[in-house]
Amino acid sequence: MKAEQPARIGVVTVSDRASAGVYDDISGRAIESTLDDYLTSPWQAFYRLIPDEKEVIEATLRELVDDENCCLVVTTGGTGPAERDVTPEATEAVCDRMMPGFGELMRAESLKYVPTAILSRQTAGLRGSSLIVNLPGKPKAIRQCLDAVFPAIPYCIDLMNGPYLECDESVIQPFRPKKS
Ligand SMILES: Nc1ncnc2c1ncn2[C@@H]1O[C@H](COP(=O)(O)OP(=O)(O)OP(=O)(O)O)[C@@H](O)[C@H]1O
Ligand SMILES: Nc1nc2c(c(=O)[nH]1)N[C@H]1C(S)=C(S)[C@@H](COP(=O)(O)O)O[C@H]1N2
Repeated sequence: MKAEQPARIGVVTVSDRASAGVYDDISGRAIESTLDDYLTSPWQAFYRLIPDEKEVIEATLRELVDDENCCLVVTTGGTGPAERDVTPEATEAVCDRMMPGFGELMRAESLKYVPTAILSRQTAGLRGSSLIVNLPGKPKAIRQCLDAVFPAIPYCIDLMNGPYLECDESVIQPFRPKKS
């Protein structure tokens, strides 16, 4: 029997200062450790640490989806109102279709923690058969946002014929509607 191939998941930190080595990339590591907590099926991270440059973000997202065949790409940073925050624009530029429910739910959930949740323009979209999801840059936002939207992600990937993601149900409960 053929061994199960690990699911390929992109983790992209968009931060001028983390990419310049001014601070450690805690948020990118938090995405990896959160996914490790959730997933019981094998997966492999494709990690990139880049500055807030729209062309660089777009090229990185295209590379992870088109060349590395990632079924999911999670970004952190660059979603706010500052001039250099352009991750949502880069995401929209590379996606065929947007998934606005992700941003709506993450903002609503984040509002339970910080009144500035609405300052994030985080979004999500589909490029080919890959889902791209934006998270804010703050390390604490990673788990708060992923806990909210991850239950819908395995089924979204199923619908695009991606790998079957299995989760530790004591940590996160993916929802897959039953076939009638
Ligand atoms: N990848 C990260 N790792 C650790 N801390 C981060 C990271 N990204 C952001 N932070 C923290 O959250 C704060 C706000 O993040 P924000 O994304 O707004 O940064 P920024 O002001 O745009 O600067 P930069 O792009 O250089 O990270 C930062 O000042 C930093 O303390
Ligand atoms: N869960 C959560 N969401 C959050 C935050 C946070 O601390 N936790 N910070 C907010 C703030 S202060 C900003 S400016 C925006 C955008 O952050 P970014 O530019 O780092 O992506 O995310 C918002 N969303």
